[in-house]
Order: sequence, then structure tokens, then C-alpha cells
Amino acid sequence: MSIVRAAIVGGGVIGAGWAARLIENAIAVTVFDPAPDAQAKMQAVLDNAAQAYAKLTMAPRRDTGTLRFAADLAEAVADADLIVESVPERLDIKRSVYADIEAAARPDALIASSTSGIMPTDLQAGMTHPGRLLVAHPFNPVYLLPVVEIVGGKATDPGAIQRAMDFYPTIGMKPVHITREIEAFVADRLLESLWRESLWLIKDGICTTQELDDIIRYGFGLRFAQMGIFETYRVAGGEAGMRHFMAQFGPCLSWPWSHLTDVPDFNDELVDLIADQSDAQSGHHTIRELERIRDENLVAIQQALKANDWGAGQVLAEYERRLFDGAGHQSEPDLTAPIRTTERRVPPDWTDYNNHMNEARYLQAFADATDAFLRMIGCDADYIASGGSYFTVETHIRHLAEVAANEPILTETQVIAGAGKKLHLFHWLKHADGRLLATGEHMLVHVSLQTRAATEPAARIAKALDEIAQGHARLPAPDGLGRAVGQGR
Ligand SMILES: NC(=O)C1=CN([C@@H]2O[C@H](COP(=O)(O)OP(=O)(O)OC[C@H]3O[C@@H](n4cnc5c(N)ncnc54)[C@H](O)[C@@H]3O)[C@@H](O)[C@H]2O)C=CC1
Ligand SMILES: C[N+](C)(C)CC(=O)CC(=O)[O-]
Repeated sequence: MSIVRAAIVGGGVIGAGWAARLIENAIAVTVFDPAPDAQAKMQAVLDNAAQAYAKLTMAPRRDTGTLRFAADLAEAVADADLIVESVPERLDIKRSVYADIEAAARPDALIASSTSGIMPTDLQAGMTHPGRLLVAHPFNPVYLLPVVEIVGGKATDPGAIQRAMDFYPTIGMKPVHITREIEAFVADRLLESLWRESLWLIKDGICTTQELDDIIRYGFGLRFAQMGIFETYRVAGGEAGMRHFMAQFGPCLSWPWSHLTDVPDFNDELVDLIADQSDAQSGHHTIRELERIRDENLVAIQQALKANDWGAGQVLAEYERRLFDGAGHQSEPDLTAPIRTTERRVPPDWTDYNNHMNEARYLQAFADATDAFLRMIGCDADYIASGGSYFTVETHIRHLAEVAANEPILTETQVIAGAGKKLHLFHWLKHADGRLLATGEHMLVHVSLQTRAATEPAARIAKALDEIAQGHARLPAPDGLGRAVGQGR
């Protein structure tokens, strides 16, 4: 059963992050949170998320799902397909919330707890229908980080796990099924060890919070966005790989390289030491500013990984494929005007030392418009996997106006000719306020990806293209069509 309506019980940091991800993916969300400031706090997270998504992808985004705050829990969960529990990390609160949920929810609704480390078997104790409860442990910010740990308890129905594993990729996530239940699952065990060691290093006066964070972000933190610890250490072993790495560094395990067998006393002195240093390090930014800095960096990192077809970038690419495919099937283009092919804001990393969108990004915008158009005629991931595609063989761009970071832009596309192996496109790049920023004229050739030579497209592609080409033949020729460099001076 598909998930189109979700309830969020607990709309704090994580509940708000879930709300953002879900409504971004056309899901109708109802929230219950008794805190009087919950709605305002959630809005701030939704605003951040909207900015981040505008930069994350050029793909046609889904319609935004609705968001409603319910007066009580029963109203929130009554018709939900998915219930996301994100209340504080306390077993007693969570269990009492499940009792209320069970009294009001549909029996087939999936209940997903965001808990960071409580075992689902402990959460399920006392439930009437424990089979539909599982843990879906996300990472902050939920709307940008793809991974979600899926953990079932002893009573969890395998069908519920499968439902979760099928659902999360549709909203751009990478579910990892942790098949053996353990407190804190996998991620928080790893984070906890780093956190404990970090507390010791500060407590013992070895370094400051600033120095420790610099060591992470200028060093191994950069590596971790793209390779985990095992792949990283395999490479660090040189040609001989993991075995050599282990032979060299295995003995350190018995040296005093870790404090982890001990836990520092968690007392006021330690809290003051850490909190004061943290204020000195980052207190000149508000939390909202830090969230925005974090989000922009996470967007840029995922885009870089996408360009390298690696790690979290592959999840983003797969998500975009879903968005493009979904948009392709949604509506027939209106052929009485050029087709709106893309809409987005100028990503900050598209701008250069002149404080405007770099010339190369104009081509990027047109290439994305071409890709969007190709998907519309059926040249999608499946078609490309079957061996057919288009290559661009000639491009002419006129840069007509500048545009700055974060400004809303769009592309419109007209088919000048589209028959046989050839496709001639004309794109306009516009500011959302209507100002013309650039035009791009492109000649493409259909190719076989096996022979790398020009071939006729499949009949269904040729037919879809022909319909648009015939419609667009009735439109006026675009101003600037066929221009060569230097004309008109
Ligand atoms: N903050 C983080 O970095 C992460 C937290 N988590 C998990 O997510 C869950 C929520 O954590 P946060 O969002 O950080 O906490 P939070 O304190 O920001 O939010 C909890 C929200 O639950 C509400 N609440 C309390 N009792 C409630 C009830 N009976 N019914 C409905 N709402 C109620 C509170 O008003 C509050 O807005 C926890 O289980 C936590 O372990 C998971 C991943 C990361
Ligand atoms: C600190 N924490 C245990 C709540 C962290 C998480 O659960 C995941 C995260 O976002 O780091």
C-alpha cells in the first residue's frame, strides 16, 4: 500500500526534519506536538529545507505536500499510512505515545520510531499490534542526509520492514536494514565512540573544541563523506591493501590510543568546559545561521559526489531519476508555447569571482534543460540502459544578462527540428521575473551507446519527438535562431 498521508508525533528537531522531507515529496503531513512553540520552530526548519532543496536538484520537484497541525494525537494519526514517532528519547514517553496511537490509528498504518538507540523490541512491549512498529533512525538534517537505519524488533512483521525498505528510496533516502537488533544500532555506536574520546581530549586539556573540530573537518571528516572507515583504511594500506594496513596498525589496538574503556564523569565541570569552549568557537553564529551553512555545504558535497557517481551522490541521482520519470508521466506538454523544462534557484557554488553565475553554468543550465526535454520524449534512464541516447554535437550560447546566487531561474525549450537521427533545440534561460538571461541553440544526434555511432531512435522516441516537433513548427522562429558569434555588431 502506498504512503500518501503521514502523521508526525513530536515535531521537534527530527520531527520537523521529517516533515520537510515528506512534504517535499508530495506527502500530506499532519503533526501533533503539544509544545506551544512547535509550529513556529517547525516553520524555521521548513524554510531552511525549502532553500536547500531549491539548490539540491534541477529535477522537476514534486508538488509540495500539505502540512497541518492537529489539536490532538488521535486526530493526527487517524487516517495516516505512516506514523513517524519523534518524541523525546525516553522509553516511558514513547510507550505511552504508542498506546495513544494504537487507539486511534488504522491497523495497517506503519509506525516508524526515530529513536537514536532504544531497541525496537523494548518499544514494542505492551503494544496490541507490535508487528507494524520498526525503527527508522534518521540523521540530522533529515531532509538532506539520505541514510536511515531500519531496525525491526522481535515482533516486527517482515512485511513492515519490506514496506519501509521500498518507501524510503522514493523520498530520496538510502535505507540500511540492520538485521540484528542492538542498542544504538550502528551509527550511534560509532558516533558515541568518537564523542566519548572527544570529551576525554577536552577534559584532559589535550586540545580545545575548536582544534578538535578542525582536525575532523580539515582531515578525516572530508574523507568520510565519500568513503567509510574500511574503504579508507584499505586505500591507506597501499598496494597491499587491508591486510598490510592491519599488520601495520593492528598493534596500536593494544597501545594506549583510546580512552574508550572509561567514561569521563559527566558533571557540571565537564559541561561548563565544553559549553564555554563551544561558545567561544561558534557563538558568533546563531543556530539558524549554522544550519544554513551546514545545509549549503551538504548540498554542495552531494552534488560533487553526484558528478563522480559515488556514494550519497548516487542516491541523489537515483532520486532525480524518479523525479524526472514521475514528471514525464504526469502531464502532456502544452505545444502552443515553448516547454518549461527546468526551474530552480542559482546554486551559490555556480557563481564566480564576479559575483554572478559563471559562464560554464549557463551551459550546465542548458544541458539540464536538454536532459529534461529528452526525458519528456522517453529518453530516460531505462532507454539509455537499453543502449540509445543523444549526444550534443554543436552549441551556441548568447549570454544576455547576469544573475546572482539564489535567484530563481527557469528554462524554456522549443524544438526547431526533430526527425531521424537529428534533434535541433532552442532554449531560453530566464529569471523567474521574466528577464531573458541567455539563449542556447543545440544540435544533437541520436546514437547507439554500443557502436558510439549515429543511429535512428527507437520508434516510440521518434513518435514522441515528432508530435512535439509538429506542434512547435507552428510557433514563431525564436529571436536569435541561427546566430553566429559576432553577428549584429
Ligand atoms: N536530535 C538529533 O540529532 C536526533 C534525534 N533523534 C531521535 O529523534 C527523537 C526526537 O528527538 P529530537 O527531535 O531531537 O527532540 P526534540 O526535543 O527536538 O523534539 C521532541 C518533540 O517532542 C514533543 N513531545 C514531547 N512529548 C510529546 C508527546 N507526548 N506527544 C507529541 N509530542 C511530544 C516535544 O514538544 C518536542 O517538540 C528522539 O527519539 C531522538 O533520539 C534521531 C536522530 C538524530
Ligand atoms: C546525538 N544523536 C544520538 C541524537 C545523534 C543521532 O541519533 C544521529 C545524528 O543525527 O547524528
